[in-house]
Amino acid sequence: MAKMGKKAVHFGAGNIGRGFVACFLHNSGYEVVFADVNGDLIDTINATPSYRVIEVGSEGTSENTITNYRAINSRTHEDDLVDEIRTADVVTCSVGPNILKFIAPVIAKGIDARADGPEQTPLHVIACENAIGATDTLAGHIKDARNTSPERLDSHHLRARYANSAIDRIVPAQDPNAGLDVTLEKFFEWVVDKTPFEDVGIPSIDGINWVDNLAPYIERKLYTVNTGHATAAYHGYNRRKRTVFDALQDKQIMAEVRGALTESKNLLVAKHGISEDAQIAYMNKIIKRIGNPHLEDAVERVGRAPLRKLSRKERFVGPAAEAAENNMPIDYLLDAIEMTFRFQDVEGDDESKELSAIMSDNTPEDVVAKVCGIQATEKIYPRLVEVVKRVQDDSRED
Ligand SMILES: NC(=O)C1=CN([C@@H]2O[C@H](COP(=O)(O)OP(=O)(O)OC[C@H]3O[C@@H](n4cnc5c(N)ncnc54)[C@H](O)[C@@H]3O)[C@@H](O)[C@H]2O)C=CC1
Ligand SMILES: O=P(O)(O)OC[C@H]1O[C@](O)(CO)[C@@H](O)[C@@H]1O
Repeated sequence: MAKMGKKAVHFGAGNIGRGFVACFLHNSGYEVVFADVNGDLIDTINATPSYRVIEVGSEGTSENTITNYRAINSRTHEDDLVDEIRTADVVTCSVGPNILKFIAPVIAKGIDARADGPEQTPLHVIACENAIGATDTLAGHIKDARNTSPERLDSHHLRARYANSAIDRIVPAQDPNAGLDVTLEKFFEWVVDKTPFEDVGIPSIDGINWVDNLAPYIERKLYTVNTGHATAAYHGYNRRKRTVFDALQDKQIMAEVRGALTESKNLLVAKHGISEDAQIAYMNKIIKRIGNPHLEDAVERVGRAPLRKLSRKERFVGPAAEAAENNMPIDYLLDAIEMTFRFQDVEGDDESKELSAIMSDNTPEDVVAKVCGIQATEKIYPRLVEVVKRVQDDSRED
């Protein structure tokens, strides 16, 4: 039974938004106001008094029913949304890391409209994206002079506080006939840095693991769950597999996934002092999770946005560049990077089309600098250039 009284504004009423974040907020007593730009989705949310979050796995199926929500179109009803943010307790988002700059202006207006005296606790802002420091990125856009007047910055902390998070739950694309219902895996992890909220009160959201130092959690998550999942997806895509489950039935793909995860494990163990045994157990658990036969997870969904996934701080280049600097092996990570560079012109994926144009119009050296953000002085550089050159040569032969 939900407790009542608090309000959260959540940007992005998609899979993670409805299936994970809003579900936890609802179960913790928050009314959830979704902000999205998809008009049909907004109408459906406002016309549907409840939806189900259905957890599936080898242990069976269980359900949560979500109620007490509304939705606002952030494109057409900005003033209403500003008012909701002015009076909210929490703002969360799961829109994709590249969209944060677009949601920042309205959040800035809502924050600016809040009282900054003792009568109102600062708004708690938590971005729930697969990216290191996503809340910091969002805060940077909000505090940009175009969105918040520089004279208001000194007192901004009285109106808003920002905490980074790591969010982990596999939510595949949903059956188009399922309405608002979301089917997802049972496992979840939502870890949030508590330090920015300590003097003003930590929001009570059941299920969050509040920590003092988020860095090891987020790197471990991104460089294990997302590295493994994306490795399976890109190898699977290039071998014409339909789902991640199908991909993992292929022994060679499974060996690539294990290889990439072993290479990232070496780095994580050395860097964060995680025990080797614990990281191997975590790796095995992740391989089991991504191979969940109950989730119909298409390789195209997991591989979506290859330019983001090939960028410097992301799941492949991030661990590979650091491992290379420390003279650790990176052959499997490079294989996965190569498969990602081959994820071009995929139906419905704009970044895969952009990648294809970048590969046609640039030298391998320029691709590595532009896409991966790697400089010629870094140890990984010549190996990445080799990978890009191979993919370009193969495309020219086709
Ligand atoms: N699906 C998953 O398994 C997981 C996803 N994530 C992260 O969560 C984020 C969202 O992923 P999904 O929920 O899978 O994507 P999704 O595509 O299902 O949902 C994204 C939602 O954001 C909305 N949106 C786009 N632009 C917007 C804007 N300017 N203002 C407001 N809403 C906007 C879209 O209309 C859509 O409803 C991504 O950063 C992803 O990396 C993190 C962990 C797991
Ligand atoms: O947009 P991205 O980075 O692929 O995020 C979604 C991914 O996050 C994960 O759910 C892991 O938490 C992956 O399973 C999923 O593919």
